[in-house]
Amino acid sequence: MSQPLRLGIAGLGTVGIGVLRILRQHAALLEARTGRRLEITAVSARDKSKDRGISLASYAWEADPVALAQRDDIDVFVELIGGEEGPAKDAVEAALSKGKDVVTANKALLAIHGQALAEKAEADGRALRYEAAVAGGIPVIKALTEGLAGNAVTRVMGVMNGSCNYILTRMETAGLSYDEVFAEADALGYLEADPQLDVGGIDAAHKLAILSSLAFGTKVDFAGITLEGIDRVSIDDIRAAADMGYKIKLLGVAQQTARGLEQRMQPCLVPATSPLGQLDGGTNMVVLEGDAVGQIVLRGPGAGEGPTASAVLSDICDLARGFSGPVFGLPATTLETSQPATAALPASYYLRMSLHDKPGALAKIATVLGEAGVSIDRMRQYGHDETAAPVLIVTHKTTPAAIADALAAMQDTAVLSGDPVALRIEDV
Ligand SMILES: NC(=O)C1=CN([C@@H]2O[C@H](COP(=O)(O)OP(=O)(O)OC[C@H]3O[C@@H](n4cnc5c(N)ncnc54)[C@H](OP(=O)(O)O)[C@@H]3O)[C@@H](O)[C@H]2O)C=CC1
Ligand SMILES: N[C@@H](CCO)C(=O)O
Repeated sequence: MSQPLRLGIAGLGTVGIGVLRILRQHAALLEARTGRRLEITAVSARDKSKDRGISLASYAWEADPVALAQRDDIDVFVELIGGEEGPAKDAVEAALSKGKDVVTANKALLAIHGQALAEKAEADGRALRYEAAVAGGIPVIKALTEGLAGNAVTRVMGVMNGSCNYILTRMETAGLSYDEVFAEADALGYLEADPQLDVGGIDAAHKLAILSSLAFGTKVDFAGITLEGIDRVSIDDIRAAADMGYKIKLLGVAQQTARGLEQRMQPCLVPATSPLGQLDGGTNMVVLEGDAVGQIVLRGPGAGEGPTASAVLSDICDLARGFSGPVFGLPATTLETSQPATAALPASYYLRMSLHDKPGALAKIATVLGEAGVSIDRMRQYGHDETAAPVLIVTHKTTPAAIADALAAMQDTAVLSGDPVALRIEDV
C-alpha cells in the first residue's frame, strides 16, 4: 500500500475551500486514480474563527503559512494565498528549502519571481506546479507542456481575464459606458480587491508571461509585455467595431518574430465570427498554434471556486502519481533571456475620429495616412447632427510606427475634433 500524499494548504478563500471540498467529495475517486490517499494534514489562513462553511476540525491549524510550509508531516505545500510578495512568496520559498513540492495558483508570484523559484525548485529537486495560475479551469499548462510537446509553438494568444471580458461584453449587450459597467462589476464582486489588476490588464499579462515562457523556452518576462488595459475602451468604439464586423477583446498575444519575442496584452479588434469574437461574458479562451498541430482553441471558466480548484487538483494528482518535470518545460538554467521585439508585427488598424464637417477635411486625413505609408482598406462616415462628422477607417496591414506617425501628423491638420482612436486588428 502506497503512503498517503500529505498536503498542507495555505489560504482558505475561494480557491482553498474549493480544493478542500473536492478532496473530501472525491476522496475515493482521487485515491483510485492516483493510487494514493490524498490527506490534508494542516491548513493556514489569517482568521481562525472565520466561518468557511466547512469544518476544519480534523486538520492542524498554523497561523503562519511559513510554519505550515516547514512542517515535517507534509509532502506538498499548496499555496492559495495570492500576491507576488509577502506570505505567499515567503512560504513557497520556505517549502522548497525544506524539500517540499509546491502547488500554487498564484500567477502574480510566478510572473514576477517564476525564474528564481524555478531555479530553486529544480536545484532542490522539487516540483513547482501551477495549472490553476493561467485561465483557471482550462488545462492550458498541460496542453502546452504535454499535449503539444511535439510542436515548436508559433503563437499563443487569448482572452485570459474573465472580468474584462465580462465588462466588454456587457457594455456591448446593454449599451452601457465603461464607467457604468465597471461600477456594476465591482458591486457584483467580479473584480479583484485592486481592480487595476483586472482592468489594467496586469492579471492577464501575468498569465501571458507564464504561457510565453512555456511556449518559447524563455525566462518569464512580465516587464517585456506591452501592456494596455480596457479603461479607455468606449461604447462608441464597441458599437463602431461591431458595425464593421468586429468585437473588442482584451487580447494577449505572444510570438517569436525575427525582431524578437513579441508579448502584448491590449484591447484589439477580432472578427465577430471568430471563436475569440464569439467569446462572451466571464469565460476565457486560449488559442495555441504549433508547427505540427496547427491551431487549437481551449475555452472554459477562467475563475471561480470549482474551476480553479479543479486545476489545483490536477497538479496534486500529478504529484501523487509521481509525475513531474521542469517548472517551465525546460530546465530553468537553460531558459533563454527573452529579447523583447522592437516592434509588433504589422497589422490592420481600426481608426475612429471626428472631423470638422467642412470641405477637404477627409482629404486631409487621407493625405496624412498616405504620407505615413498607411493604406486605407475600408472607410465609413456616419450621418450626424453635430458639427463634427464621425469617421471610421480600417487600414491595410501597416506597422505600429506608421500608425503612430499618422496620428501625430493628424493633430496638425486642424480638421480633428477630439483625439482619434487607433486599435489593432488581430489576425486570429
Ligand atoms: N478566485 C479565483 O477565481 C482565482 C484565483 N486564483 C489565484 O488563487 C489564489 C487564491 O485566490 P482566492 O482564493 O480567490 O483568494 P481569497 O482572497 O479568496 O483567499 C485568500 C486566502 O489567503 C488567506 N491569507 C491571506 N493572507 C494570509 C496570511 N498572511 N497568512 C495566511 N493566510 C493568508 C486568507 O485568509 P482569511 O480567509 O483568513 O482572510 C484567505 O483564506 C491567488 O493567487 C489568486 O490569484 C487563480 C485563478 C482564479
Ligand atoms: N480576476 C481574474 C480571476 C482569475 O484569474 C479574472 O477575472 O479572470
